[in-house]
Amino acid sequence: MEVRARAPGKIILAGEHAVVHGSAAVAASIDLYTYVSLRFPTPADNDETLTLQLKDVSLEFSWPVARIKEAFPNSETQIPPSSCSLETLKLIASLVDEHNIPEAKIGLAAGVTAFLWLFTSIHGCKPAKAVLSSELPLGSGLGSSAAFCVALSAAILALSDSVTMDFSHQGWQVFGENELELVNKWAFEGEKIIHGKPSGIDNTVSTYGNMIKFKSGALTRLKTNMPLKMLITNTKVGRNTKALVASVSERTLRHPTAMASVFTAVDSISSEVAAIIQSPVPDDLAITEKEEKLEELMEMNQGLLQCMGVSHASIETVFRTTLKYKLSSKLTGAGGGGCVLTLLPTLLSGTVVDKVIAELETCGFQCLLAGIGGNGVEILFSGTS
Ligand SMILES: Nc1ncnc2c1ncn2[C@@H]1O[C@H](COP(=O)(O)OP(=O)(O)OP(=O)(O)O)[C@@H](O)[C@H]1O
Ligand SMILES: C[C@@](O)(CCO)CC(=O)[O-]
Ligand SMILES: [Mg+2]
Repeated sequence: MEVRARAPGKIILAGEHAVVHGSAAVAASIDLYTYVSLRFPTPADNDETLTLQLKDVSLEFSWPVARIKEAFPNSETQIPPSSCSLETLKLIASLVDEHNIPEAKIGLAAGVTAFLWLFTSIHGCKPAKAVLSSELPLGSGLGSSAAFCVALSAAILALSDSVTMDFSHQGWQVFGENELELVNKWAFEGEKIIHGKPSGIDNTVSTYGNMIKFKSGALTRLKTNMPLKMLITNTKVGRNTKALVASVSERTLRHPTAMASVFTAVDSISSEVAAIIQSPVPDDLAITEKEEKLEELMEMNQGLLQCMGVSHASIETVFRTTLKYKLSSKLTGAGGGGCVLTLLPTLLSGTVVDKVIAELETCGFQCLLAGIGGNGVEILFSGTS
């Protein structure tokens, strides 16, 4: 039996980092996906290994099931989802270390560790092969780690006794509410291994899709009929979400009162963004007014992200370049490089869009226009298409 899962990446319209400290944030899924296919070998395959193939980085990790049992003999399936203890994390890390990941790609170790934790927690020590590939740039603020964890959790759960699935369904299918909740909880445990202290917004928007407001672990689904077009510029400056989240926490420890005010301001910005997006749009004039308000809020949010210390020279370059065309931008995701969002108003001419993209690309950046607010995680059983 083989299952495929796909989970979308995301953009954060307002509230990254502050959301880790209890403020509201607003996020939307984008139509770029991480795909996982998972299958158990048949007896004829005579395969006793657990394998993870990471196509984007051309690496494959494989362990004899007996080696996994030897490494953590007390492992047992964990239903409902639970956190990976420090002791187990060390045992899994020793299995990952056996693969001598090149130093330049060491960031991948956390993802491989998350895979081993998710798989063995749900299925125990069983042979299987997972193949993973993504349309998302890795470590760029578009939620690649969350899409990785959500797609893996969905595929692993779909072949488990924890969920009831319709194996005969043709094409991509969505989970029921209870199954989505389970996928999201497991994905959050995976994100914890990769990020250290995630708020849960990235795995939640990748699981449920569309547009969400997220505050202190609670999800509100946003209903909108406002057309929202964003240019996504990848500065291609590499960064690591775990380190950036930790740096904001350290700044908060040094300046608790000032940072509390910053987080409160971001909370108000996110609430206003959510309200604007949800209010009805009777005509073009109303759309233009709403877009102008969103642009101002994006600029304010970017200023506060600068206060948190997570902007970057490359992000400032995108900000200034787009401002020349009277367009507003803010970083999205953890910052420190990665991707920047620019609101493209409905009445903006295609010529201006082409010009701004051309100028950003001469700076060495990469621009993309992704669809916003599509479905969350979906699965497909083999034999259907
Ligand atoms: N397709 C993939 N193949 C292998 N590892 C992946 C893949 N996608 C994500 N990862 C894992 O996620 C890590 C990147 O996560 P990180 O949180 O730093 O960035 P991001 O999720 O893209 O950005 P943000 O958290 O700001 O949205 C990688 O180092 C790797 O461990
Ligand atoms: C920086 C952050 O706020 C968003 C990363 O996409 C981290 C998190 O919420 O887990
Ligand atoms: Mg991430």
